[in-house]
Amino acid sequence: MSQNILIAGLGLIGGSIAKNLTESGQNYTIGYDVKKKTLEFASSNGIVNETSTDFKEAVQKADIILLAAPISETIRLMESLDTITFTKDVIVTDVASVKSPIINAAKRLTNKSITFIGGHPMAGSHKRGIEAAKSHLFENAIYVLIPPLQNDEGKVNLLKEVLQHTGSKFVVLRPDEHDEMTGVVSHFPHLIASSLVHQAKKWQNTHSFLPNLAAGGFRDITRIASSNPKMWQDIFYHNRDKLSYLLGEWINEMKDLKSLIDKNEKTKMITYLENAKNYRDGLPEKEKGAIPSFFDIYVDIRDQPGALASVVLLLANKKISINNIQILEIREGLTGALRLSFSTKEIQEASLEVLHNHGYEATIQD
Ligand SMILES: NC(=O)c1ccc[n+]([C@@H]2O[C@H](COP(=O)([O-])OP(=O)(O)OC[C@H]3O[C@@H](n4cnc5c(N)ncnc54)[C@H](O)[C@@H]3O)[C@@H](O)[C@H]2O)c1
Ligand SMILES: O=C(O)C(=O)C[C@]1(C(=O)O)C=C[C@@H](O)C=C1
Repeated sequence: MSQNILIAGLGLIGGSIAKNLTESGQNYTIGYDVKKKTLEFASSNGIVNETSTDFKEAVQKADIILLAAPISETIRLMESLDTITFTKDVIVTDVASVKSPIINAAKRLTNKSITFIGGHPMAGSHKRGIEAAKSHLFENAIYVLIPPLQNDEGKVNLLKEVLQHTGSKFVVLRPDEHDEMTGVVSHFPHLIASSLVHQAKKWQNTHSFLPNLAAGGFRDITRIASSNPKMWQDIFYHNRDKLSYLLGEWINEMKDLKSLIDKNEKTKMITYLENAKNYRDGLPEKEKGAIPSFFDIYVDIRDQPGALASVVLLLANKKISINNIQILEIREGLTGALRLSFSTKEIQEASLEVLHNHGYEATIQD
């Protein structure tokens, strides 16, 4: 049965879910946001079926309310929902990156019309706002659900049914284990990425040429340092106990590493790097999740005008769409590598064939 879904917070995540659910045509979507411009964008781009500037009025039309605001704002919205007299029962869910504070807020709800189901789609981007929303953002991504306190399988199944068009894979976790795991594979890496950027910025005072040497490796590991600072401060604050513990653990590990470097412990260092490589290589690559996976190919192209355009045009002529392009290293007058990312293995293989047929040196690397 078609549901009325209110999405409160139409940024990257709320906008992406709204876009997906509206495209599916199976349910009716209503968008609410504190920013008028966001609502105008959502309306003029057909991201929702209807927009509202009045939260309390909009919730009365909804069967399902999806809160997609920053964590602190999500808690405030939950508190506001608790004071509303509903004309029917509603499912309320959220997308916040830290779950314990949200489930603690759910425990404080006294409104009998509300069934609260925690949620967290494990995909995203360093971009923010509705302009960056993509309807396929959660395809194959893990979507964590925290069932309601008064376990209600029927309502959890209804929510899964509504969200299934996103292409996510649902898993049920407890809030604490969720926060510990996302602490390790999502929140803590953000701290480290920002700290690496600070280190580079500091050393630029000594070597002004330094940014020019920041090639693929530095850019790969620090991409997420370009994320929304306010959102990440909110995440760090709400998961501060786990992050403080992880930082302590990391500082000790760095001390051990320093000792391996200072004493030139060659064998131990190789083992350390090998263990990391084996674990990283063994991560589930063909799914999005903590580590998004792409189906990449590497193409050698010459540094000459139009070289990049020729590759893109060849693939476009075959109606192949590229998810991401990165120029890894092209030096004047020499060949260099281009990394093209595709969404499936089939498209990756088809692209490889097209490029080989036109004389390009292209490879798939593990
Ligand atoms: N960005 C990611 O990679 C990612 C991934 C998964 C989950 N999340 C979670 O999703 C939530 C939203 O993050 P985002 O990346 O979409 O941020 P965003 O900044 O792109 O969007 C947030 C939106 O919420 C709106 N908003 C703020 N306060 C509001 C309120 N009181 N009522 C209604 N709308 C309000 C803002 O105007 C904005 O449009 C956060 O809780 C975050 O933890 C983020
Ligand atoms: O891909 C990114 O840029 C993200 O930061 C996405 C990411 C992550 O850390 O993997 C960030 C926060 C979320 O709660 C879930 C996903």
